Amino acid sequence: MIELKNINKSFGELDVLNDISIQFEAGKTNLIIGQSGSGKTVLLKSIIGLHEVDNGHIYYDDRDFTRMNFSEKKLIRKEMGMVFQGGALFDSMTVEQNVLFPLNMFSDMNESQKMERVNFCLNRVNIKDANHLFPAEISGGMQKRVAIARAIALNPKYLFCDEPNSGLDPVTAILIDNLIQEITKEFNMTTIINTHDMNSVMEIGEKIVFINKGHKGWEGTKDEIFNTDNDSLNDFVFASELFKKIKKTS
Ligand SMILES: Nc1ncnc2c1ncn2[C@@H]1O[C@H](COP(=O)(O)OP(=O)(O)OP(=O)(O)O)[C@@H](O)[C@H]1O
Repeated sequence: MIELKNINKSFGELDVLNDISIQFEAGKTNLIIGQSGSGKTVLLKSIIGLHEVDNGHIYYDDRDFTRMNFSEKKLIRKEMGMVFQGGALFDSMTVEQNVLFPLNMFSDMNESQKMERVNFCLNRVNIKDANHLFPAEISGGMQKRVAIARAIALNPKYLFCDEPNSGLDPVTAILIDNLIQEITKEFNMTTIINTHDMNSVMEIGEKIVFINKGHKGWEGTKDEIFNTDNDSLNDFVFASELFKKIKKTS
């Protein structure tokens, strides 16, 4: 579980996150939704320590991340996997080298153990016979799969995904969403996903947090999202084409 207590973050005069408290649950796909500019990316970067929060606490299974020194934070980072927007694979490395990278950096496995792990992870995301291809030689959906394989290489307890299906066609996007949900359950990870995509909310949103202008606007499940009387959330949800159609037919 990851717990945020009263997080604030500003850049100069701009207050981006205001008094945010959330519990993200283990074994679940926790989704952060909200309009562009609402603060989702700053929130995700704060949780993983790329931004230092001004005040408040971030707990990783009762370990207070905000109070840790550099080397303690480094240990927790080994327990984190990340899938960045656009996949963010290293273009000059092959598929295999991309997945090998975190193992070379952070594990003390020998060469054959590392290769075994690389192949296990690639196999888990259904990538076959592509070890020696470069990212430019594979499809966008495959690139996301490789990014997920790289993210789980170190067997993380926590998985962070920033818009993991951006730029994908709707069918591939659903496959990637489902893959993230499956591995979340399989490895009992606490997964946090930033998304604009209401399809993702309906497909894999077990816990949903709505960020509205830097505040926690709402939290609940995908079933509750239909019946909320929160005006800002309704404006956000029913601006999506999918939900406009659902509303019309209900
Ligand atoms: N490093 C930074 N320095 C100053 N302001 C920043 C910085 N990073 C983000 N901001 C500001 O914080 C606000 C929230 O940005 P953020 O990127 O978190 O939004 P978002 O909800 O992720 O949007 P999107 O969905 O478009 O990615 C914006 O006003 C943005 O300009």
